[in-house]
Order: sequence, then structure tokens, then C-alpha cells
Amino acid sequence: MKILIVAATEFEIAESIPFLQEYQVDYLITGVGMTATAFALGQRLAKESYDLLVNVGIAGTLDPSRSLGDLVRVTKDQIYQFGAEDKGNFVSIETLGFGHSSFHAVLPETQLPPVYTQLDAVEGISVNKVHGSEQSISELNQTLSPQTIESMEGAAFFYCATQANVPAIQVRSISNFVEPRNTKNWNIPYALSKLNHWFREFILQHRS
Ligand SMILES: O=C(O)c1cccc(C(=O)CC[C@H]2O[C@@H](n3cnc4c(=O)[nH]cnc43)[C@H](O)[C@@H]2O)c1
Repeated sequence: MKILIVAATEFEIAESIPFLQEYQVDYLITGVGMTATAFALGQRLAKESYDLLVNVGIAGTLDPSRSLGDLVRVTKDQIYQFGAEDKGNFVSIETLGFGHSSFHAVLPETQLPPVYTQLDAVEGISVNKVHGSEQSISELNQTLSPQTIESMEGAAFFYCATQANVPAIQVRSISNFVEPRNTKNWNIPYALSKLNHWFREFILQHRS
């Protein structure tokens, strides 16, 4: 099975690049955000065929019961607030009739290994602006499930995979809580160490 590992930045998968080269697993660095992700992945999928796309990265969580470094599988991801404002109300892109905002993981026909299936399944939102104020976070808490995670790429990744009809999964390691901005509370090195360990194990289990 031909796998493509997709990450926003090289930094996020740097410690595993020698491993990916040794096991001849392709990887793609897209750049941060939905636009960069869609362009880079769209270009790659126009040239190469894959059996499974794996989006890996870090994320914030709304869930106070989580620990930094927890790994989650994202089964559904939405482009957050994709639509229009109508005075005080939000009108979704679906209601406007211009498309979709939510996209899903699609599993391949062959069973994925326990290292994936045993992860907690959560929903994600993809944003252009990381939430970082009491007011905007309180709106999130009123409208989303408490387990929701936030990234800047996930929905674009699922969108591309859906358009290209390729199975795709997304796994994120929690680097921070979605809270009023304080990056001193983030633990990116620990989250990345857990993430890299996870996807190396995923590749090994998947091959055996
Ligand atoms: O503002 C800073 O100083 C800062 C320092 C390190 C990283 C950032 C990011 O915004 C990283 C964005 C990057 O990581 C993902 N990510 C991680 N946590 C979140 C989050 O709470 N909300 C949205 N995205 C997050 C994201 O997918 C990007 O790839 C800032």
C-alpha cells in the first residue's frame, strides 16, 4: 500500500525523515494553512497515485480533560465559519448553496492497524486565525462538542482527498489548549515527539 505522509511544516516530521527515507514512504510538506495545503496536495495528487493519505500535525483542544501530547484521530473536520454573516446570525455555505464546509476521513478497504483504530475519535475545526480571546473561545464552547480540536489544515486535507477519491486519515497531537493566547503554555516539542513516534509505529504496523 502506497502511503503519503502530509505535514504543514518540515519541523513537524524532521526527526522521522531518515526513517521515511529508509522505508521509502513519501512525504509532503504543504506549508501552514488551508490554502497552502490544498495547493500542495492537489499538485501532488495530480502527479502521483496513493492508496492512503495520512495528515499529521499538532493541534489545540477545547477539552480541558486532555493532556498535552495526547494523540487523537480526526474523523470529521470543518472549515470554521465558512459562510456569511446576516446581522447577528451566521449563514453556512450549505445554506447559501455554494458547497460544503465539513469533510470526513475515509478509511481504506484494508483494516488499519490498532495504533490508529485505538485512538480517541474527535471532530476538528480548521481556522485561518488561531482562537485566542475569551469572547471567541466562549462562542466555540457554545456551538461545538467539548472534544473538538483546532488546526489550520485538516479540513483542506480531507477536501483534497475527497475530491481525488483517495482514502485519508488525520492524526493530531495536542500541543496546546484553545485558551486566551499564551504560547508559554504550549508544549510543541513534546507533542511532536509523541506524533513522530506514533506515525513511525503506524508505518511499521501497517507493513507487517
Ligand atoms: O503565535 C505563536 O507564537 C506560535 C508559536 C508556535 C506555533 C504557532 C502556531 O500557530 C502553530 C500553527 C500550526 O500548528 C497547528 N496548531 C497547533 N495548535 C493550534 C491551535 O490551537 N489552533 C490552530 N492551529 C493550531 C496548526 O495546524 C498550524 O499548522 C504560533
